[in-house]
Amino acid sequence: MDKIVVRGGNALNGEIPIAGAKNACLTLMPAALLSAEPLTLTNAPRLSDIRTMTQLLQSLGCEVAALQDGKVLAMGCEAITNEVAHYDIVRKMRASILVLGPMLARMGKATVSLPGGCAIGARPVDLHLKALEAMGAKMDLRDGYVYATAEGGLTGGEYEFPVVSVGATENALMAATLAKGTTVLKNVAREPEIVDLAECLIAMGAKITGQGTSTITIEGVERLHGATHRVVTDRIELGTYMLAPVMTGGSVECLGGTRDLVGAFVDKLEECGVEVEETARGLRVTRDADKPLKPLHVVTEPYPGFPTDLQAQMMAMLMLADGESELEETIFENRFMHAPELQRMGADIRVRGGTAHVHGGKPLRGAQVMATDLRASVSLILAGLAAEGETSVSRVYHLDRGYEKLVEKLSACGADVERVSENG
Ligand SMILES: CC(=O)N[C@H]1[C@@H](OP(=O)(O)OP(=O)(O)OC[C@H]2O[C@@H](n3ccc(=O)[nH]c3=O)[C@H](O)[C@@H]2O)O[C@H](CO)[C@@H](O)[C@@H]1O
Ligand SMILES: C=C(OP(=O)(O)O)C(=O)O
Repeated sequence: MDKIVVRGGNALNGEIPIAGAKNACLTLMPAALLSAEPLTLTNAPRLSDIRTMTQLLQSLGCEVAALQDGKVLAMGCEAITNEVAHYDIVRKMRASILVLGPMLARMGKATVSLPGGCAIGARPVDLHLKALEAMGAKMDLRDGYVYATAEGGLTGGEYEFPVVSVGATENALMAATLAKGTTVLKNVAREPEIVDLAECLIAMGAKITGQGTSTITIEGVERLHGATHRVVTDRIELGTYMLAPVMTGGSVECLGGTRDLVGAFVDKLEECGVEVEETARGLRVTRDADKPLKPLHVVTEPYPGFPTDLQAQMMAMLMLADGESELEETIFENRFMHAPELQRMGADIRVRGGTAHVHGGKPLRGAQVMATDLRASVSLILAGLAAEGETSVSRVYHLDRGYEKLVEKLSACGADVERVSENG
């Protein structure tokens, strides 16, 4: 197994290209199941999660070709030849549940393994099922699988989500495109990935209004056709690399970034004294390493609030702030696993319930640390950039789920970072 070794202390200067969004691509790919005609995605990120979704779609009978070194995904689902999404693939990635809505809409039946919990929390899928039930689907849960049926097809319905769920909104939105009649989804997620999905579905012939607001209305159509769609910029990769020069001092331009993708996050950076400038090509972040960072109070919320997927990275930054910061995690109940690892590097962090208190300003020293989940692992890399000496991060397969060419991108700006085989 590989590990990433970071030797801290170098200021970062330069530019970093930001990839297409993992979390958009993982919902755009299942949309290919909705049509017999091809769906092509450009600006796809090259990540292990995308390869897992590729395998899942292929197991259902789709053709998926990764062109131009993986940046273009050409998908064709003339017929779904297998109605079962098996545990062996689904267990690797929770986003696999996103095939349920499209399969059900296209075939009137689908059997999908329950994805189970994961390190960051229990993550149930009850809302995905309830929204589909509101469109007439029958759900039977047995042997760890969801057996979903909609004899005669789905019918339009109304559903108000009791809590905002990104994945459940996506599943319901995709399913409703082929339902008979009109579906109204209330209290839906407003994430840029939802808007991106809606735009792709519209390009395929779907009739959707309200994406990006709390209510989405979908008028079902008989069939969807082929389309080509560009995957939206990854706002979480963007936020992560925006923090790199903050950790070390320096100035980095994140190419393809826009303020509207990361508004709440940029507000917090500015509040603590970091300079963020919109340029013609992206967002430039500049920090004078001698200027102290102010502590912050951050609460994670659904979009447009501060994203939970940037909470771990923000914690790494707040270790450098002058005083006590508070990070409240309201989305997932177990998303502070990076805290004990960051403590191994000298951080003073106390977690009480859903709140982490970060006492900034303690000297950071390199250490051997372990990645526990995707965003936790990148927070350790960010901390390593600021720490004295060498940090080695093991279990980097977590990182490969969400960050393509991480070593290359950071090295190009002057970081001393390499990937080494754990055996040698
Ligand atoms: C592939 C993908 O896009 N993943 C993102 C997606 O995950 P995901 O779509 O799984 O997250 P949700 O928005 O659904 O989860 C939000 C909250 O709702 C709860 N919930 C969700 C569904 C459900 O049926 N029942 C229920 O109770 C969850 O446990 C959680 O507490 O949004 C999360 C929140 O922004 C991000 O951290 C993930 O990176
Ligand atoms: C939690 C994440 O992904 P997933 O929902 O696929 O686990 C993430 O992208 O940070």
